[in-house]
Formats: sequence, C-alpha cells, structure tokens
Amino acid sequence: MNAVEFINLSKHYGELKALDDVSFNVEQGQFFGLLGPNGAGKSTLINTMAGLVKATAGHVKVMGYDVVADATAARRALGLVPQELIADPFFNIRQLLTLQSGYFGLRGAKQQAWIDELLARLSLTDKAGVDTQQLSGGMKRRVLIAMALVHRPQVIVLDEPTAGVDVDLRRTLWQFAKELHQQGHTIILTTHYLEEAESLCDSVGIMQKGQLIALEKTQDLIARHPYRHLQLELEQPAELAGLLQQADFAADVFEVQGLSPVKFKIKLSKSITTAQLLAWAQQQGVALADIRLQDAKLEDVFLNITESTS
Ligand SMILES: Nc1ncnc2c1ncn2[C@@H]1O[C@H](COP(=O)(O)OP(=O)(O)OP(=O)(O)O)[C@@H](O)[C@H]1O
Repeated sequence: MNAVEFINLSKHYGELKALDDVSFNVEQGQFFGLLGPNGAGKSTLINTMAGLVKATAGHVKVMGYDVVADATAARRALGLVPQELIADPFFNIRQLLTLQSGYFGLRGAKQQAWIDELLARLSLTDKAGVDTQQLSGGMKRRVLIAMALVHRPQVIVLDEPTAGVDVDLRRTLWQFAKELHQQGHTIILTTHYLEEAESLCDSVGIMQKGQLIALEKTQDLIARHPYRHLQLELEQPAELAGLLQQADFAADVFEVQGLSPVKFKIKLSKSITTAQLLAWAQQQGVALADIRLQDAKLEDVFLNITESTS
C-alpha cells in the first residue's frame, strides 16, 4: 500500500511553478528522503501534503485519504515536524501536548502515558512544566517533534529536522526516527545533509525547479553513478595530470585535483580497475606510496544529477 500519493500535483505562485505536475508514491514502511537544492519545491510539497498549502492542480492522498476531501482523516494519519514552533508561548510543554492530543480526541491515562514516554525519549521530562517561551532553540525543536508524534501518526514527516541542532539532539532524533520506522511508521525526511540521507533513507526522491528528477532506492541510485574517486599518494612529486592525459584510459579520467605535490584526487570512470592503474603507474615509473579507490556517495550522485539538469 502507498502511504502517500502525489498525483499530478502543481502549485503556482503567479508565473513561478513551485510544483510542476509532480506524481510519485511513497510506500508504506519506507524511510524516504526528499532531496533537492534550495527552492526546489520540497517544503511546498510537504505543506501541500499537510493541507497548509492549497494545490493549484492535482491531489495528495495520505494513507488513502485525500488531504482536501478527507482532510480530518488525512491529518490524523500524518505527523509533520515543521521547521519552526508556532504555538502559544504561555503554555508549558505538558499543557501543549495535552492540548494537541485533545485536537485528535485523545484523552485519559493512556494518552498521558504516551506523552510521558515522548517527553522521556526526547529528554524533556525535566522541562515538562516550563513555558515554551523560556526554551532554547534545541528544546523547542524537541517540543515540535513531540507535538507531531502525540497522535501516533502512521506517516511522519521530518522537514529539515537537524538544521542548526547540536550533535546530541541529532543522535537522539535519528535513534528515535529509526525506532519509529522499525515499529512500522513511514518516515519522510527532507534534509540538505546528504550523509544523513544516505545512511537513513532506503529510497530517495530528488526535486529540482518544482519537478521530480530522480526517484529510486538509495543504493541503486548510487550504484548507477558512473564515477568514483581515486586518492593517490606518490613517493616523488610528478606531473600526474599530464601523464594521465597520455594513458590509454585517458578518456575515462574526468578530473585531476592536486592536493599537494605528491597527493592527488582523481575523478574517474568506474570501468577503470585498480590492476589497470597499478600497471600504468609501474609502466610510467611512478612509485606509489598509497592508493585508495572510493565509491561514489549520495552527495556525488546528487550533484551530478542536479548539475546536469539545471
Ligand atoms: N508563499 C509563497 N509565495 C511565493 N513564492 C513562494 C512561496 N512559497 C514558496 N515560494 C517559492 O516556491 C519555490 C519553492 O520553494 P520551497 O520552499 O518549496 O523550496 P524548498 O525546496 O523547500 O527550498 P529550501 O531547501 O530552501 O527549503 C521557491 O522558488 C520559493 O521562492
């Protein structure tokens, strides 16, 4: 089953197409990364899903419920952790979470037990009685997460949750997100930290200029990337770029970056083998102190895709 369906979704602001006929699905149980450069349309897509932005055309369904026609059911299935806290500053954290529970008709001891668990998991237990206006930025971020999860939504959306947060909160957050995912929740994450996306997300979608330009399992997307990087350290300084231009595999060498007179970073085709490189170095009389081949990372793939389509 699909957790979220985006169906021919468009959002125009005058001439600007913030979303331009976007169609794709996020399957139930996925940890999905929504990536894209600034202004690509990620927040617009998420806000449309949460019913905060009205689409110019098209539909969004959350757990089968249309976010406009079945707004209440769709809202109940979704937990959005926004980038900023928009809440009454004069409530303390527990009051805020109890109030939020009330919006979903959730009351009683069982709900208070869940609020206690959320507070504990997000290291907020000590602060439960503190007014939100007295909280630091990182604490407010924790409250936002608790508010989004208070009704145990099936689909959890984390919109740039780690922008500007400290290492501790980052770890807490990822650990919690992984556990929620293991418990069967679908997680949609937008982030500019591609290392995080690579390690957490089983699938990613890449947006650019309001369109979806890639949608794939993270590992398949990385495996399809034609390049990798070679780190070379030489015993003696040498004009490596010139020598590589003469090699019979020169057409597969894309970039030679000198890090020092003896250290080089080379972008090359995956078709070149280590054996080929060693044979070439020996033939040229280039003595190697160290050789390291590094497969592409999600960041390389992301830059390659977004640069080639911009
Ligand atoms: N309320 C609005 N009025 C006019 N234009 C808007 C509005 N909201 C967003 N836009 C424009 O829509 C485009 C997509 O913006 P959006 O915030 O969805 O991008 P994003 O991918 O989330 O970017 P970022 O990574 O910077 O958060 C941008 O060009 C933005 O300026």
